[in-house]
Amino acid sequence: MLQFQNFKKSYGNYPALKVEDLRLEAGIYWIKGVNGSGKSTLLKSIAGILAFDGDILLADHISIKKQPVPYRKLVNFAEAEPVFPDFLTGTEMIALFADAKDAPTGQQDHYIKSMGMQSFVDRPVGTYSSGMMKKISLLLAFLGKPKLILLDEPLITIDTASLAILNNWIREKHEQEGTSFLLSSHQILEDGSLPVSGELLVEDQTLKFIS
Ligand SMILES: Nc1ncnc2c1ncn2[C@@H]1O[C@H](COP(=O)(O)OP(=O)(O)OP(=O)(O)O)[C@@H](O)[C@H]1O
Repeated sequence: MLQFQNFKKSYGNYPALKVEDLRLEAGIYWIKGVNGSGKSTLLKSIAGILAFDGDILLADHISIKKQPVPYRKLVNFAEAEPVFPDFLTGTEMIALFADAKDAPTGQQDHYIKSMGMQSFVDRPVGTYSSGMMKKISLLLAFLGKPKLILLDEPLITIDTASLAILNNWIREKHEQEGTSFLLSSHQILEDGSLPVSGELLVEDQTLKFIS
């Protein structure tokens, strides 16, 4: 599903993360690591937001460097602390993302309804609470038909009921469309509610498959 080839990310002189050669099969993975270990650096690099040396391939042949447009249509990302233009409404953000990701018409309706977002989705995002903002950003990451969804700290700021709904979204997308997930979190859910394939550890400026 995902392959790193001589991946190296530095911030100036600081060598933040290096992954020489690692191949991940399709599945759902938790990414672990202490504060500052490089989890967000890893996810932003895979999402195509940060420049880096080397290459990342999706499905064995779609290179983030050589086929950036098809790659980006197939890899979706929700940031740990999302920031959107204050004046746009949730509905307008959804329309923008749905267009960019070639989402099927009306795909968002299921997500809006199941997470109870009808009451605020038409308001400008500048008026949202942090939990509302998180829910919109999670919804945006599910639009289209991605092969891979990256969720950076998806559990922060959402309430317990929404957490169970997010688990359902992940399970559905994985089972029905074969979408893989990389989830970073400090509060790993060990309750068996997700069919997790493995855990990855970011440590000593590298990424290791641990189970
Ligand atoms: N824009 C930047 N410029 C310089 N250094 C950075 C930048 N972004 C991150 N770093 C450094 O890279 C390292 C990894 O940071 P990163 O944000 O990826 O860690 P993290 O594992 O996501 O941390 P946390 O769990 O605290 O969110 C840290 O040492 C951090 O200081």
